[in-house]
Amino acid sequence: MPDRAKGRLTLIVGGARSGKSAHAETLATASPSPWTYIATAQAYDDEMRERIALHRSRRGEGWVTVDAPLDLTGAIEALPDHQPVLIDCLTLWLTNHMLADHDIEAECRRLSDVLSRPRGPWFVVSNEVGLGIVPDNALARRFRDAAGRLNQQVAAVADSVLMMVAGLPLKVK
Ligand SMILES: Nc1nc2c(ncn2[C@@H]2O[C@H](COP(=O)(O)OP(=O)(O)OP(=O)(O)O)[C@@H](O)[C@H]2O)c(=O)[nH]1
Repeated sequence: MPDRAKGRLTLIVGGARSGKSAHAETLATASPSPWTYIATAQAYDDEMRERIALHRSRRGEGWVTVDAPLDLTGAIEALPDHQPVLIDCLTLWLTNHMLADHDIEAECRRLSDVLSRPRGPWFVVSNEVGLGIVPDNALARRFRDAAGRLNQQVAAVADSVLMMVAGLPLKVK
């Protein structure tokens, strides 16, 4: 079966608590299990541990969780064919690479390259962080620009792009 026949990439962007993850889970579980959840978050404090625990209990059975705070490209390359996958989320992955002082351009290129060849229904969650005023510190400005560029790169190779607004999906592509 040609890759593209079953391979589809959907990008789901939105602000904090816009309902991105829940909507992406609904889309992914429309295909038969097993569903793979690739998490890029790392729990550094109790509040984050609590958030992650809530996500895990909401997902329930049928999900396989893979942690990929940095090597997201490697985790995607290792995925089996024809299975629904949710990648949550690109902005935390970008944060992890920025904090590690890695080559952001090269990492984003590698990631969008592997995402351009989906081998299943793949759903990628990312934050839209650029809607507010220009941040007054340089790191935040660099992050905002890199996140916007990464979203553009992934949107360009995605079959569909949704923007979550107050829990509702708006079709962008
Ligand atoms: N390490 C790890 N992280 C997880 C797991 N489940 C969820 N997460 C992380 O939880 C993060 C989402 O947290 P939220 O704060 O609920 O998301 P949000 O962007 O504010 O809200 P929504 O737009 O409503 O999804 C994602 O970045 C995931 O990587 C897990 O099992 N393990």
